[in-house]
Amino acid sequence: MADGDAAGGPALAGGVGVDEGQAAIEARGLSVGYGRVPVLHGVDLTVRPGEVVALLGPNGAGKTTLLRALAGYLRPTAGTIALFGQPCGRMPVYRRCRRGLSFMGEERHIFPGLTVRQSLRLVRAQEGALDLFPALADRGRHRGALLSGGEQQMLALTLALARGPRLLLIDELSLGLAPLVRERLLDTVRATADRGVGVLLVEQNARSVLRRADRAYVLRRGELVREGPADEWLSDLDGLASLYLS
Ligand SMILES: Nc1ncnc2c1ncn2[C@@H]1O[C@H](COP(=O)(O)OP(=O)(O)OP(=O)(O)O)[C@@H](O)[C@H]1O
Repeated sequence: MADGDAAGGPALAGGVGVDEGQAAIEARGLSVGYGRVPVLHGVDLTVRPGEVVALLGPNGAGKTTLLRALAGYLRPTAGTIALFGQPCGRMPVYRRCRRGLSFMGEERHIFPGLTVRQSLRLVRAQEGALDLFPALADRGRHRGALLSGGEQQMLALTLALARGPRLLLIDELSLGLAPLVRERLLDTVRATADRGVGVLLVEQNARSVLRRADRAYVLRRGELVREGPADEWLSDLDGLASLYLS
């Protein structure tokens, strides 16, 4: 196991050991709904190890629904999902987690009654896990519930990384947080991908996420309407905005 590194924080607990040619997750023709109400229509999406993929789109487009379906919380009505090459459409959430998937939903994934240090012990975080966010290191004896929103999200990301994921699905990492905290969190996400983890990220601030992403998909009314390299999207933010509005 590697030691912690200054740029990206502590090494991943479970090691990565990824076949670079294989997708971390691949959805083909994925359709998902709530009851009889369809939301996603035939979505094709791939995230490879080591890349940050942004999932963009207007409110109600189906971004959260897509992440929850990939994580195993919603069962597709059609299509396939493969996790590191293995079909997982009917695989329960806990087995996807065992295969290296980690999902950070919109709610903060922390232990509100435990202190920061107790939380890290619970997930058997490596020594040095708190080096990732110096602001959090100062709060080691504080209970999760009493942390600021930004500190809670730093803790949630630290806990997620301590489990040694190979694929991270993240919904609204920085919602409501100060710009500086958002930038720090997104830098950590980028550094995590640079160590081999695949990342699929829903984020309202398109410019911030595109600066760290390799590729982006735009979802509108349950359909992926465009996909492309992040730097192309960055140089055409007006075009991106028009996709949101049309
Ligand atoms: N639990 C649910 N039951 C029924 N319909 C739902 C449920 N959750 C979401 N929806 C509907 O599914 C559609 C897509 O919602 P979803 O939250 O996936 O979109 P989103 O792109 O993540 O939106 P936002 O950016 O506002 O978070 C919306 O029409 C929403 O009303």
